[in-house]
Amino acid sequence: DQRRDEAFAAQRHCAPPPRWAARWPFGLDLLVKAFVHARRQTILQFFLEVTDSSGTTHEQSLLGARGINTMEPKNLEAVLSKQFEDFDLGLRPLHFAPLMGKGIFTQDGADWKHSRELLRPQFASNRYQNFEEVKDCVESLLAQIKPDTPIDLQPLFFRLTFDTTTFLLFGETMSSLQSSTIASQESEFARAFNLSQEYLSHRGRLGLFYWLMNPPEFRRACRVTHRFVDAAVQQALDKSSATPHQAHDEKERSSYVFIDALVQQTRDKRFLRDQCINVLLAGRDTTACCLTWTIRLLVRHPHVLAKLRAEIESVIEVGSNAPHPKRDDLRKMPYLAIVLKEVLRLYPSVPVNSRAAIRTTTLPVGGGPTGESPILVRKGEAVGYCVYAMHRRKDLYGEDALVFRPERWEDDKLKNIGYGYLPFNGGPRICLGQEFAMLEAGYTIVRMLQRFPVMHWPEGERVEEVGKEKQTLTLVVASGDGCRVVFSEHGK
Ligand code: HEM
Repeated sequence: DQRRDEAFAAQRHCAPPPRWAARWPFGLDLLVKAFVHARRQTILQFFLEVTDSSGTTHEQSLLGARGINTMEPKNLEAVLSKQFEDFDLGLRPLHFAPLMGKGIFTQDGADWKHSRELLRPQFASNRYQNFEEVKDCVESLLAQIKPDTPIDLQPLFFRLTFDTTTFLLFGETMSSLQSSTIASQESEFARAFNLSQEYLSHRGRLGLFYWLMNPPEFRRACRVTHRFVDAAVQQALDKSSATPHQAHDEKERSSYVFIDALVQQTRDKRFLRDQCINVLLAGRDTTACCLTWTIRLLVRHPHVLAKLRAEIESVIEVGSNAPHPKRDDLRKMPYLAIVLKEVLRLYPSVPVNSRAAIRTTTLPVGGGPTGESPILVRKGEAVGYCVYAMHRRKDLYGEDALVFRPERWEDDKLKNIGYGYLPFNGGPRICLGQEFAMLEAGYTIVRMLQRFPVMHWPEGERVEEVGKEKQTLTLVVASGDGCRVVFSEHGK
């Protein structure tokens, strides 16, 4: 095999990339460092350090497994799009199995295609119900904000996106599905779902040794999450046997509920649970983190906040009686769009990701002394990429790459950034919920700024440089210090 690989590499003029700067055998020093950083809630700072010391494309060798890490747009375009057929999700299905089973996030090949086709109709742009539901959920969130009182928005954002995603899945929010006991059940669910994801990310870092990380606490958290989703699945099954295949009215006929489409295919409870958990994970945490970082950045950058508020005022009104924005109003807010774009540059919700080669192949750049030669990736090797680090590259974004400056997207300078900007991934597995997520996030931010003319951080709040704050990394990056703000109804 080795000789065949060498011939393959020579034929394609491959040259090896630099090795990462590990000092102990098996890369153990870096693994230990990663765990220390994770405990301090600064794991992404560690990834930045590795990129700085080892280069934007380097070879890693962790616990005996060789792989490539790359933060190079050309290479990512190859992995995710041009050479899509050469790669799959690698060990992810095994790492994620106890919580997620088999769903769109953990499948490859024909199974993945099938899941994607089932889900796609949910996001067709004419599905207005999705937007109507977001509106109601945002009003419930606003109702929980007491003026002039510090509030941590991060858990509220998770609740909001939990409700909107369960609406996509089940045609109703989980709160209305389980109205009487929702308060206690949801927090138990949220705790379990968050904890089990933390374990998934630890398992991911252990690579082939993922099975070492399977303590009772993790198994319990998975069970609680499953119980919760199973109850909603059972309700959909009961409903569908009561009214098989028939939509009740016009409104229902024009809507598409994911679970109903699934129930037409199978009544296998395990299959239904897995598919639903996968979408719940995709939709809840990503958008909640985007909202959290948006508000954190806005309160720390008052000039951006003021400019955004001025745009909202010029398109619709602000104030407690202002009309609620329609989709068309949001489309007329270009500054809002680039604020969100810039937030997802600095805090891409899925900051670290990877694929694995299913056959021996090459990546276009990163090898040899100039870094311009192709590099060999052997069958089974992982290609890791940290979008968070790539989005902070000064050679791609300029000297002020670490600064929150939405205006950088205004001129043409970044128009060829291509795979150098990758918050939603690219190629055939590009995020299905992108449009929905931006609508949801945009609407939520506009309603908050309309409703409250003043927003600032509470007294005693830590205000660090962008990127130096505490972060919690599961599959997504959330704020380790929450999102504490104070809203006021009257201007200062
Ligand atoms: C700001 C919000 C969001 C961000 C930044 C985001 C980002 C991403 C990323 C990076 C992936 C690729 C994962 C991978 O292949 O490894 C992805 C996939 C996906 N996203 Fe999103 N997402 C967001 C919101 C949503 C929402 C609201 C939904 C649906 C409710 C959603 C549904 C999906 C699905 C189903 C996939 C899997 C696609 C596939 O593998 O074919 N996303 N998203």
